[in-house]
Amino acid sequence: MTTILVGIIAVTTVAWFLVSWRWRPQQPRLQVPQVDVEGNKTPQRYVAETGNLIAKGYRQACSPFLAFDTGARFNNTVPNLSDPASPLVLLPLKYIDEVASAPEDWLSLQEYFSQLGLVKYTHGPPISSEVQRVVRADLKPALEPTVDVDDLIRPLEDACKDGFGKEMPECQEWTTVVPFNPLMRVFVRMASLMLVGPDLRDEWADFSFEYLGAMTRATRTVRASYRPYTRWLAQYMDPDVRALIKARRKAGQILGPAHEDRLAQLEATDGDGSSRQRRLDPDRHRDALQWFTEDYKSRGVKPTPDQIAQNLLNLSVASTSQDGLVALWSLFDLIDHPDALKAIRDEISRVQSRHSSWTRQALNELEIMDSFMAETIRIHSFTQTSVNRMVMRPYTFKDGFQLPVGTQLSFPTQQYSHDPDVYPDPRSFEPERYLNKRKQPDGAKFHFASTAESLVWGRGPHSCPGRFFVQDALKLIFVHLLTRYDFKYPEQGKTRPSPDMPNGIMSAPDVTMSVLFKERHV
Ligand code: HEM
Repeated sequence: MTTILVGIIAVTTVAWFLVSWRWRPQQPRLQVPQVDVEGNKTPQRYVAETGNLIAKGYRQACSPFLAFDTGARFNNTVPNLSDPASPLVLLPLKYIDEVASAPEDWLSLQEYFSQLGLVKYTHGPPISSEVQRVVRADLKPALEPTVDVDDLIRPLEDACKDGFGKEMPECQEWTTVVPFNPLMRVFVRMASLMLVGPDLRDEWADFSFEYLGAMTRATRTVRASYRPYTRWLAQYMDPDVRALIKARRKAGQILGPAHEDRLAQLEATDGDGSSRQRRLDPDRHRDALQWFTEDYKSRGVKPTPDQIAQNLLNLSVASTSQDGLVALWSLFDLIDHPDALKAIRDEISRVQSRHSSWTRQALNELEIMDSFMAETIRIHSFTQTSVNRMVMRPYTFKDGFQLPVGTQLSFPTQQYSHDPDVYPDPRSFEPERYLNKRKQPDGAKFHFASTAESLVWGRGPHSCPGRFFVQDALKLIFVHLLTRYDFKYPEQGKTRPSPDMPNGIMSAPDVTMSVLFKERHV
């Protein structure tokens, strides 16, 4: 019996070896220069020095270069902590249009982000095909600047005011506030309106804070405490991952009844159910919960509350994680540039005097503010890389350059934003840089949410569908902040926030820094 068992195991092993090694289709080998690193090559180096290492490669090579290598091979360079099984190759801009338009099953954004967030192990929300379909069919068209979105702007302004009422302390006298929390939480309340509508707005926003905390903890624990081959165990035994799974169930309980109501309404009123007819319906809910409900119905699929929840959670995470940071960076930059702050306040008064309320048109007229925000994200730019993809099938570019399966590829956002050939005097913060660019013949492409030049929002069909929302929401937040408060750094101790803090490919301002606020009486 034992002999038969050993025989079966031996035959299976040999067969597996042959299939997976000998008969695997020939893959191109990764042949790119790598960033040479002196000193230690530890994961800690990845966390602290990603930017410096990418900068070195950017200076050395005008061609693709290997920035971080797999755990198995990293003899000469630093391991790719975001996915130790994949090397990360940085590409020059000449490849960007090809990458941006490549199909998902060749160069996958979904797979890149699933691996980055370890969603297979944490059960966090992936960017699913439903999410990609709905953001393209409904979210993007609903927010695009050419569309009259005033029925979204007014409730957004209410959510902003309510949010500040709930999240900011009274500031009759100079009051110390750590502004990151109120800014992030106001943003989340505004995003929740767009995601689930006014009735669920506050419940979903409160839940989103909880969920984001649970997701951050679960991802951190799995990455730090489990080896790649034991990570599948975390869903059964790790308290942080169990907590995330529980939170996901709670999301389904919050959204399930509203989804059923929406479905019943659709069934009662949908007529031929065409998207044109739906768009013209004045009573249609204009939020992502509605768009997902319609998407499933049009495909004849009855989703579980959990499916609805995962899709909404994905959008919540996408819209929560970075918005507070950009608001905080802008606030610090405003304090650092008092002349620009005054110019923006004057601009707000001028635009307000022309409009009876804030509309998309009125927000578009805030051009100095728009230029200031664009300069903030150029200088700080959130992440070192953008247009990130995982190679799913051996990929050959038009010029013959090849990337094998399992390679991660990205473009160096931060280096590009600080390249003197693209932006003269790139390290200096020039509030009117984009305002001046807008005076050029092709000026229309230099606004905050434009993808024509900046890499911050990605490129092509996958470029961030939420960027027009971020643009409107930030403007409403700063209209409120600048008209309602004066603010300055605390008089003693710190006067400026510390430099941006690197954390792998991401970076963040000092979120613990406090600022003094005082209500204005003008
Ligand atoms: C400051 C805030 C934000 C930044 C910096 C940001 C940045 C990005 C970037 C760089 C991409 C990848 C683009 C590419 O690879 O070409 C992306 C994709 C995406 N973003 Fe955003 N985003 C932000 C806010 C939002 C918001 C508010 C939402 C939700 C409403 C959102 C939803 C998404 C989704 C769903 C995708 C995937 C699109 C697809 O796969 O087709 N993002 N974002």
